[in-house]
Amino acid sequence: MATILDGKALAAEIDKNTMLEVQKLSDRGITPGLVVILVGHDEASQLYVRNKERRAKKMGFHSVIRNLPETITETELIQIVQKYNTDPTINAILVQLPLPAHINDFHVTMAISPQKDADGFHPLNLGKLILNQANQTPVACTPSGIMEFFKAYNIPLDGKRAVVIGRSAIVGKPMAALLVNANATVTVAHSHTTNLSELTRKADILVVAVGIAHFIKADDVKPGAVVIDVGMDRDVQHKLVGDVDFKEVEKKAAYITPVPRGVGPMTITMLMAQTVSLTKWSSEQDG
Ligand SMILES: Nc1nc(=O)c2c([nH]1)NC[C@@H]1CN(c3ccc(C(=O)N[C@@H](CCC(=O)O)C(=O)O)cc3)C=[N+]21
Repeated sequence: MATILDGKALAAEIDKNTMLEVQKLSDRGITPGLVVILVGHDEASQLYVRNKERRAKKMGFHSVIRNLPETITETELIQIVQKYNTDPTINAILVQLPLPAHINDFHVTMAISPQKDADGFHPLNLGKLILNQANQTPVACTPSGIMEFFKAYNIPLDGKRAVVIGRSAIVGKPMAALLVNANATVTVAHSHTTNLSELTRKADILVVAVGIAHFIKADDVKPGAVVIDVGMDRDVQHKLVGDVDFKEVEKKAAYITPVPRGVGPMTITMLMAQTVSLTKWSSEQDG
C-alpha cells in the first residue's frame, strides 16, 4: 500500500513557520495584506475564497475580499487591480479564476504588479521560473505545494521520469518548469496526447491535472510511482473526488495524495507563505 502524502498535516507544519514570519514582521510594525478579487457567484470559487479568508485571518493578515458583479467589464476590473497595485496596505493580489467569458484572464493577470502577484501567474514571474531564475519571485501555489511534498517526504526527482498531465498556466506549465529545474526528465501530456497510458506507465512521478473524476486507473500507473492528484472533481453523489482512482491506485503506487486533504490544503498554505514572502521582499526594497 502506498504512503499517503498528508496535505493537511504538511500544511499545518508549514503554516507554523509562516506564522513565525508574520510575528517577525509584526515586530517591525508590518502586517501582510492580501486581497482576493472574486467576480460573479461561482459556488466552488466562493468556497475557496471563504477558506482563504479564514486562513488569512488566522494568520493575522490584513485580508480583503472584493466581490464584484458578473457584469463588470475587463477595463473596470483592471482599474480595480491597478488601485491595489498602488495601495500600500496590500502586498498580494489574487484574482480568482476562472473569470466570466467576456473577460480575458491574460489581460487581467498582466495588470497585476509582478511584485504583488500572489499566484505567480504574471508572465514576468512565470518567465523567470522557466529560466530557473525564480529567486525572490512568486511561483504558482499548487505546483510549489506539490514540490513541498517531495521535499518533506524525501522523494528524489533528479534523473526521474516525470509526466505532467495538463498544460494550464496555473498548474501544468509551472509544474513542468519546477520539475525540470529539479533535474527530472519531464513530459507534458494533454487532451491531444495519443497513447497516454503508454506514457503514464513509464512515469516515476505522475502529476494529474485534467479535471475528470477517476481518470487515472491502476493500469495507467507504474508500480512504485509517486502519484499527485490535482483534481477537484465531483462524483455522482456530488462528493469531492480527484482525477485518480485512489482506491485502485493506492495499492500500486509508492506515494499518493488523497482528495480532499492532499494538494488542496497545500495550495492555500503556499498562498499564505507567498503573501508573507511578497511582504518581506517589498519591505527589503523599501529599505
Ligand atoms: N487565481 C486563482 N488561484 C488559485 O489558486 C485558484 C483559483 N484562482 N481558482 C480555483 C482554484 C482551486 N483552488 C483550490 C484551493 C484549495 C482547495 C482546498 O483547500 N481543498 C481542500 C478542501 C476542499 C473542500 O472540502 O471542498 C482539500 O482538497 O482538502 C481547493 C481548490 C485554488 N484555485
